[in-house]
Amino acid sequence: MHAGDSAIDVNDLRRRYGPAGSQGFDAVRGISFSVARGELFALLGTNGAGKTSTLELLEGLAAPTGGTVRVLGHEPFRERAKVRPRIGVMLQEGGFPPELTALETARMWAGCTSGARPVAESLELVGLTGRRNVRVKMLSGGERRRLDLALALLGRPEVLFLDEPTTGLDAESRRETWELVRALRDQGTTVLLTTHYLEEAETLADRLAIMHAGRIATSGRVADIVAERPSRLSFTLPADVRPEELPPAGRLGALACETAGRTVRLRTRDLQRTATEALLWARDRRIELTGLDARSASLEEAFLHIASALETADGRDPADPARAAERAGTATGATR
Ligand SMILES: Nc1ncnc2c1ncn2[C@@H]1O[C@H](COP(=O)(O)OP(=O)(O)OP(=O)(O)O)[C@@H](O)[C@H]1O
Repeated sequence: MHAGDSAIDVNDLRRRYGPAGSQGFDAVRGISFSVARGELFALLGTNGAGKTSTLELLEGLAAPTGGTVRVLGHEPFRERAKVRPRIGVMLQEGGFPPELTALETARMWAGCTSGARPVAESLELVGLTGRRNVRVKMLSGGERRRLDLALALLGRPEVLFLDEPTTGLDAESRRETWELVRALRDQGTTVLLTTHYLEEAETLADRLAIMHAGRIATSGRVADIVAERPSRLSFTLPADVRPEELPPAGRLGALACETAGRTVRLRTRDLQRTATEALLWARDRRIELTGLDARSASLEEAFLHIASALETADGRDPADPARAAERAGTATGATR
């Protein structure tokens, strides 16, 4: 990628909370990545990984403690006047005046936005036309998220920052938001989003980075990150067949074989071969395999693997129920 092609360039970026000169807390510990113009990039991470802290630096809401960040070729904090009109920002908490209606809120915002698109168009884009005369305090959490997105779109931004854009939305609204974000990307908007929903990143992102404890643990295209993880095949043997009777894992083209009672789990990089070998073995032995489940590696599996490997490296116990619940919330998008 040529330097001129990138909308966002982040190099060894750092952010420390606390008074200058104090020990403070390092929330972002030297991260680097680039986002090309027209690309959709997702920042994923465990809770407290530093996603919002990073996003705020990209949006120019705070100055970095170290390293550099460029958005559309400018430093977002020092050159805010150049960057702000060209970006759209959807924060985690909108903080709108509760007594104004959705329409009044959008009109007020449009008044501060140069070259704003018509307010009605923005509300229509996010499906809030029918709710335009409802006061903000009466909107549901999901509707407020969509109002926030409508405001971020008012200025027809070249770069759109979305901090957990679909948190609190029901499944249908989430899919509608995905379609909208994808359409914006297809029209050339660069999008950087943070999310707790792996499905969201898997569905939308051209590339993504997984953050943990202020660092990027891995980044790349979803397919490449997933390709590093093995696929799985599992089945249950009949009562009269012992797992030891199975051929060795290597003969089934598998990396490893685990058994629990009569249930067999194989990990493999060649799912088709392993499934074929296992089925041929069963056919030759006239054995019926029940609960047959062949599963390609997923982003969720890759994420859980990275999170638990890093926690082990941190000296934290990945089996700790609180940590496991936290990871599961991150991985499956359970409401927080
Ligand atoms: N103003 C602040 N002062 C001190 N520490 C902070 C402050 N804001 C955030 N932190 C800490 O910095 C770390 C990163 O927080 P951040 O909100 O960036 O993470 P995140 O990845 O967005 O998390 P989540 O997914 O839970 O929203 C956390 O440990 C958090 O407690």
